[in-house]
Amino acid sequence: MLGPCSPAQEAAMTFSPPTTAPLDALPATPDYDAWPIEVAIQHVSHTPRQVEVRWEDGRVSRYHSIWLRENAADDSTVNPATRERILDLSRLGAWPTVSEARLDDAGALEIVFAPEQRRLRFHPGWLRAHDYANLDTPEAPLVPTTLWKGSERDAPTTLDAHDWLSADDDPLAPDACLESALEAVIGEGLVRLRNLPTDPGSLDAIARRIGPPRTTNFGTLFDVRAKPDPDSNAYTSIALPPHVDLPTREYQPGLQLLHCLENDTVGGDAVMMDGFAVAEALRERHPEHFATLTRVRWCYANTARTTDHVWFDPMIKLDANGHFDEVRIADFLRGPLMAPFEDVEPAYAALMALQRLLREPEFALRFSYAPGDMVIFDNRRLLHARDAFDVGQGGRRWLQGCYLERDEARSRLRMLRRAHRRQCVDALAHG
Ligand SMILES: C[N+](C)(C)CCCC[C@H](N)C(=O)O
Ligand SMILES: O=C(O)CCC(=O)C(=O)O
Repeated sequence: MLGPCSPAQEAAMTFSPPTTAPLDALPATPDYDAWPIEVAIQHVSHTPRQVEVRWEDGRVSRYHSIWLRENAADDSTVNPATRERILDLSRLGAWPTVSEARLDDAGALEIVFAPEQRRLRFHPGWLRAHDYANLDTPEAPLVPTTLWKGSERDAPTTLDAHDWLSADDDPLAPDACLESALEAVIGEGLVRLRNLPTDPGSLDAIARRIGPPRTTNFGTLFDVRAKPDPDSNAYTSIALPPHVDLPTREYQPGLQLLHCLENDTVGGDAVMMDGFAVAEALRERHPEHFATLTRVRWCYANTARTTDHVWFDPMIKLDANGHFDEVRIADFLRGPLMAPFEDVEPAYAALMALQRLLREPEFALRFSYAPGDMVIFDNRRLLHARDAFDVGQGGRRWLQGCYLERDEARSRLRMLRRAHRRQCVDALAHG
């Protein structure tokens, strides 16, 4: 019945709810989320600048007074209509300290803050979920990144999406297919959906199940098919080498959707690879080349007849925690390298080491598109390529594509998880 709850939530439901107070006796939370009370507070103690909460399972959490004051959910801290903060800490007059802290009858943490002498209450489920003193990893990822090699799998993670467009559009309605799709896109960088409609333009509604598409000079939806007077190699029938799209922009699109409407040509297989796995192999085999590609800024340029996009960035980018953030690989969109003189030879040596890796068959995953198939992939992580195809025999190949941002996928997945938490809260409330 409530499969989506965590084991602790399941346990909380199977056994007695940790608080018997009615749900509406609990304080608000500073967000729109629902926080099941998996474990109740057993004991509270404090010093002026810290509150210690002991939970019934023995865990001890500590919170700073200033952190608690800023994260209160009352009307002086948060605008109840928007749930955005209105408190300016620097206007409190002094560092907020705790003059009283106790466990109240509803099972919530109640604190009196000086110098305001303001009494504020904290929801135990919210507090437990924001237990920063006991973090394993700061900013735990929504879905852990799994690197993969094409040689280790037969196909992309594939889902039957015949219901995709008939699903409930209430953002709090559960949607198992959408959830699995987003988890695959965020964790593996790629998912394939099958059995979607093949109506031209249906991609717009398909994409909006996740979020609004990002429009570029190629339009909101673009047609990938051989056409006269192409403004992109994608719009011919020639092979395309592994690449990301729009590395010529300061901010490369996070996700790309390619939706197959027609395909009865010979050739034209999709070839995809995990750019993070390739970068990891470069780091292991040639650390000096890896270091060079994370440092030297290449030029990416698309000087078309009516647009002129140019951007300089390293080919491999790590985030503040040293994890892969993006790759920027598209040989046909590189402009002239404009680097310090002494960087030029090391940069090209590193580039060629990467190019050799890209040709190694172990990374590539090859598959063909059937009408009604769609791939969603992380365009700042995966490299996509395609074989040449033959349009000479009257065959047709027509994909429609669009871009979305990674933010949309993450927000949508958080909403689906919020829906699960709300179900758990409701189940607890109704026994
Ligand atoms: C044509 N399509 C939209 C599929 C891809 C565009 C590829 C890259 C583009 N010329 C650039 O400016 O980076
Ligand atoms: O035709 C394909 O399979 C891929 C097209 C492509 O690489 C692109 O649109 O960027």
